[in-house]
Amino acid sequence: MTATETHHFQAEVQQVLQLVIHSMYSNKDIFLRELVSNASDACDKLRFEALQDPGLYGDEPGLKIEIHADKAARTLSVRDTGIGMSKQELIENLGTVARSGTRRFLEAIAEGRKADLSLIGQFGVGFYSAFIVADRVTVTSRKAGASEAFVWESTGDGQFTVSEGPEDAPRGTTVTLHLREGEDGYLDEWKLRSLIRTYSDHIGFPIRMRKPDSDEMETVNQASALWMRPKNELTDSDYQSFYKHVAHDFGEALAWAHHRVEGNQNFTCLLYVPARAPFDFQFSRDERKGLKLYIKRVFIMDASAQMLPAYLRFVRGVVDSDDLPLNVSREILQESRQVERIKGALTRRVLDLLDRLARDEPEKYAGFWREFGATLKEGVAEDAGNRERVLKLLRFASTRSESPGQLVSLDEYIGRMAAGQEDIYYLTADGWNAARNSPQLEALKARGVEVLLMHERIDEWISGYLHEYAGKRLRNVAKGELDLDELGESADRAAREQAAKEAEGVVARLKGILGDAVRDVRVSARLTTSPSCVVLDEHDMALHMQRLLRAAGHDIPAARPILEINPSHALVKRLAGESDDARAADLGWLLLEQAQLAEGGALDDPAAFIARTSRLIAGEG
Ligand SMILES: Nc1ncnc2c1ncn2[C@@H]1O[C@H](COP(=O)(O)OP(=O)(O)OP(=O)(O)O)[C@@H](O)[C@H]1O
Repeated sequence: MTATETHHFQAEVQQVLQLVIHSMYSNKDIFLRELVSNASDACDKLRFEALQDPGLYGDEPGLKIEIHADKAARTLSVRDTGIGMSKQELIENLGTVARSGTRRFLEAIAEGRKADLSLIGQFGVGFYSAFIVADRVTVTSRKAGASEAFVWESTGDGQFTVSEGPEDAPRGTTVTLHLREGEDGYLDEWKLRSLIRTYSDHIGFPIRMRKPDSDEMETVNQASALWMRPKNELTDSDYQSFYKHVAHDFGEALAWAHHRVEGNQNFTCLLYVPARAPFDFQFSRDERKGLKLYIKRVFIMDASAQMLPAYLRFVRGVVDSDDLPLNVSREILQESRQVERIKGALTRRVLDLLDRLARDEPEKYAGFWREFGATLKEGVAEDAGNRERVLKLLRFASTRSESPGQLVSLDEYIGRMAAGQEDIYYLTADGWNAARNSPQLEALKARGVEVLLMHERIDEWISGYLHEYAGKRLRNVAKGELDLDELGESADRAAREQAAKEAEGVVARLKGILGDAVRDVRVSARLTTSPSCVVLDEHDMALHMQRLLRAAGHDIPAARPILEINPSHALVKRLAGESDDARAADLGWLLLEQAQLAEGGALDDPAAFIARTSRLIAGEG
């Protein structure tokens, strides 16, 4: 290639550039963190590839990063001796191939949620932050093992050029920023040093700068793997700044655990729980990232999916194994018994950390629960071996509180159970209002029994795995027969049996009216004020879940509900005494339809319901 080639930025990349260039963003310093982070990744990649082919180091064995400010030229450059980029890689990585996070980044910014430019690294488009302070960026790169270097250059206005680089270009990449007017502060060596100490001190490679008033270079960061340093040498702020680096998060970590584990598998881990969920968190169940696997200090790959169960996918950090083979592949990781053991140990460490947080810092734990509670809940289904431990960490809304906030633990619930109460009661429903106003709760409320209200989408699925906690049965109050005898209500039993006997006539009449629309009709122990409710058998799927799955195109056979009635309610009494069959039919269907509505359901035939109600009201008047 002799000529200079011109390429156009891919459309979404161009939008990111527009955003970066035109936003009035005050925290401009982040560009340095992003470029140093890319340089460090490039060194990691070379070290990894050189395991197979040590020749890649050529005559430069050192892996390092250099920062150079040129006051006369008004340029700032970040150079690394890492893996470098070929011509094709320069074109693709820096402009023509949008990364999966590009669109999400644009969406997050457009929605104006708590997103701002500082999150750019989270979305895999960190390089473009260079244009925050530069009006022209030049990238010179020579790939390890290659003889030619190439130069990428752009002013960020829709296109970039690629041309041949100098013959003597060193291995690796130099990113040179031609600073915008007014950005000369970034030529100040003291300012640069202080930024590096703040953001990049823990980078595992030396970051070198010229000594003041001299041509000699010196290392300005710690340049050692932070997780290998003894805990007592590390401050909270060391941990926090390393967190920002591994998690690409501008915010702080909520908590962390740093352990050296010795035994059957020897490894060091540093695990963080973020304070806030990252933006693309809900999308990333299948492309989980955030736990970096090192083997004997060499970065191997992101192994979150192999080393942590899906329900802990919010964890960020590093695991550094002494025992895994350096040539490990993703496929080997998936099948390795050693990895299974490390995964088991990491899972327990995270659960320990959450347990400690819940016990010692309940307010922080409440914050964690708001961000990641719905994710942690999946563990009840996913991790049978740790189910009891995960259950202990769950928090629920309850009939004892006036808000949908999930604050009650199972231990707290057990601690205040009513006298004679043996079981833990809960209800699943589609939303908090449907849950707290459910007729199913009436009898329990009347007896002062607390019921946990599970009102999130995931809860119905989870409830299939809720069997027992601390030796107590967990019971869904909307399913099966509700036996209140255990609540010391056996004195009432005779009265209820008597009521059921008296209601035999009206039950039979209702069965005749409703026919196949219901599985059964019976007298309820659940109701005190409502006339009726629908209940399911112990193993039926909740009605709102059935609706959800049907809406998503699944072929779910309609489960016929059981109708329970309250014989002391005026509506039921009216049905019992109604001599006109047509009006009795209206009343009967109304009892079923009202119960379905109260449960949050939609009616099969709303027009018929309206006609019925109108007839009855008009008949009354
Ligand atoms: N100094 C560098 N050396 C080698 N390759 C680089 C360098 N800087 C960037 N790249 C390449 O360009 C790609 C895009 O960089 P960018 O910072 O936009 O995203 P990223 O680094 O992949 O994302 P993240 O910040 O999430 O790691 C990188 O994945 C890498 O392949």
